[in-house]
Amino acid sequence: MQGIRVPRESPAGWLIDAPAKVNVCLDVLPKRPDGFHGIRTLLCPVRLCDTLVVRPGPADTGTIKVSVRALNGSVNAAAVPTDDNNLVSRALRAVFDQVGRKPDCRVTINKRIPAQAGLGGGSSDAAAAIVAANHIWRLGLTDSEMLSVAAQVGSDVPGQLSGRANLCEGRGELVTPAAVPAGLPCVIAKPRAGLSTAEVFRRCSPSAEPAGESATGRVAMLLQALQAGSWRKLPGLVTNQLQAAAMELCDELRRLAAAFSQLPFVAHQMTGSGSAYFGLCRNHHQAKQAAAWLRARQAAWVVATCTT
Ligand SMILES: C[C@](O)(CO)[C@H](O)COP(=O)(O)OP(=O)(O)OC[C@H]1O[C@@H](n2ccc(N)nc2=O)[C@H](O)[C@@H]1O
Ligand SMILES: Nc1ncnc2c1ncn2[C@@H]1O[C@H](COP(=O)(O)OP(=O)(O)OP(=O)(O)O)[C@@H](O)[C@H]1O
Repeated sequence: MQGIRVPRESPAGWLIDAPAKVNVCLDVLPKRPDGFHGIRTLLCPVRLCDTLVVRPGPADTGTIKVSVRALNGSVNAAAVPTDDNNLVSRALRAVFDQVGRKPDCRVTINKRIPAQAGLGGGSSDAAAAIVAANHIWRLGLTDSEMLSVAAQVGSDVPGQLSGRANLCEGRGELVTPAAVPAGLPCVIAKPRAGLSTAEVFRRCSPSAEPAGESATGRVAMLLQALQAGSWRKLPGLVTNQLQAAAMELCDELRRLAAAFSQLPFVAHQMTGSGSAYFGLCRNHHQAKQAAAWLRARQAAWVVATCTT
């Protein structure tokens, strides 16, 4: 898989970064017979990341122990499960099941990405765990086998496997690499309140399937505008069809969007199912200034970062 990253060895164990993502565009299509909505989204990793430390045990006992450390004030470590509900545990079980082996490991998740934010933190941890396990235990899974394990764990996991930008379709599992330039500065802010992905999808009114060609054309235009730095074209192309539903559920998000509107972002919107909101900037100086302005006025967690 192009761009797949490998874990690095350290005295503490194997280290692998799990980047947060922003959805630079997100179309929601009607609900499918399996209960999931079709989506079409440009999923783009940013520098903000969790870091997993994976320590293999001596035997194949079937043990997975997960612990979580909060590395900033946006993360409530106590709210992240450490049992089999952690997406890292689920991913490791799925990956070892796939090859008929039993795991034996401890994983510490050093967390910088807030949960219930639409930043894909849990899914990215899961994606990183799949990549790390395949490398550390030499499981020999192919890219497409890893993608299929990822799809069993969650809709956002396949798109985060490569650590690169991807166009994700279907329920999220149909992944095509997308050439979003690295280093695009952005500011991400998260209100104190988080949002449940299932609840936001429930409230959303999906568009009837937009004509395939025009929808694909819009993603192509968005990519072209990002690559060429045609900032004026971006506002009509950077869209999120979950945003209206999320705003109905979260007053703080509406206030945050209003604050972003007062700043010279080239485009801004909610990421994923929220509640985090992001703005793209022309340069890092502008991103730092905007982040400082937002921090001073909003009861929100704010970070200046960039695409990777
Ligand atoms: C909004 C996005 O973040 C965009 O990247 C993703 O679509 C969400 O992906 P995710 O958090 O991995 O979502 P999952 O854990 O698979 O699903 C949580 C819940 O969201 C709803 N859901 C999710 C994905 C999807 N394509 N359609 C849905 O309707 C379903 O009710 C599902 O039970
Ligand atoms: N490794 C993990 N990190 C964070 N949350 C996890 C993890 N494993 C399970 N969870 C649970 O999943 C919930 C959603 O977490 P996540 O960080 O994926 O939020 P999200 O921003 O809504 O993600 P997405 O963009 O995929 O919708 C959390 O509230 C938590 O209970």
